[in-house]
Amino acid sequence: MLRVGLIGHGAIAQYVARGLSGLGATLSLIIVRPGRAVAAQAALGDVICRDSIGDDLPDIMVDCAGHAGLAQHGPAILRAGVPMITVSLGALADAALQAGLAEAARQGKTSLILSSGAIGGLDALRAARMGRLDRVTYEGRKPPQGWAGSRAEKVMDLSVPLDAAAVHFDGDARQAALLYPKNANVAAAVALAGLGFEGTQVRLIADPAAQGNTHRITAHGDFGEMRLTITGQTLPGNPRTSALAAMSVLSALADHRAAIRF
Ligand SMILES: NC(=O)C1=CN([C@@H]2O[C@H](COP(=O)(O)OP(=O)(O)OC[C@H]3O[C@@H](n4cnc5c(N)ncnc54)[C@H](OP(=O)(O)O)[C@@H]3O)[C@@H](O)[C@H]2O)C=CC1
Ligand SMILES: O=C([O-])CC(=O)C(=O)O
Repeated sequence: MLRVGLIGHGAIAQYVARGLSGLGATLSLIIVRPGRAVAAQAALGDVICRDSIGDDLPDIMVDCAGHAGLAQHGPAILRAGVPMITVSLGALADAALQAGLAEAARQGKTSLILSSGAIGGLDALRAARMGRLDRVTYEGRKPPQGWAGSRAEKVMDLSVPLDAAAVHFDGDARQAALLYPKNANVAAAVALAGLGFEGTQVRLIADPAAQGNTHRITAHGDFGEMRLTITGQTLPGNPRTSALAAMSVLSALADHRAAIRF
């Protein structure tokens, strides 16, 4: 039985926790914020809750906590030799954090596994860059409430109904990932799979007509041309987050010990 630990217990973590038994896996640990372990333990029952990795190591950890959770716990987990899946790909736009995580994984002889999250087509981009890849763009479109609490609020008033779709960010993937830690992990995934953080152009849009979170990738290169659109339904626990992001974690866990895998 695969023993899985989670960082965070929000919308993605809860979906993942519910799906573990279907994979023949079990939840052995939840890492919560410092000072919250006792309250979380009382709320979550028989799962061990701690504010650090501790000594009783799970077989694999999943970061479902966002950039701060990955930065805070990732290095120690990897140094301890525990492989870790992360959904917080945008955190890698911080070059020092990326280097620190890579060094910790080398020391622990393990890997940080990047979940595909709310997007697909990353396999095609990774293959396409083996030839000449000229241009990659990513557009993220969500209903206005999907941008609540984000940097979009500095650019527009989300409490006033919008008449039309409005672009609140136009720039490269590094800026997007750093400015929108809860909303631009897909931009980072596209960058990491394709032309890198500076080479990937990003537009983020609040759209009152949006029926879900729509992610669009376009790419051109020696391979030909790619246009990919996913309109994702959000998780009940968080209107920002696509359900596919949580499903991608379960998929990565299902593959973890598979004899035949993508
Ligand atoms: N790759 C992708 O496609 C996607 C990635 N994401 C990323 O996933 C993250 C989580 O998404 P979601 O589950 O919807 O978010 P939620 O806000 O529902 O849950 C976040 C959880 O992480 C916990 N947490 C935050 N910081 C820490 C920390 N330093 N240590 C321990 N726990 C911490 C929170 O605890 P508390 O309740 O105490 O605050 C909460 O339980 C997002 O912030 C985003 O960065 C999201 C969507 C798609
Ligand atoms: O869940 C989504 O639709 C995408 C998202 O928030 C992110 O890229 O961080």
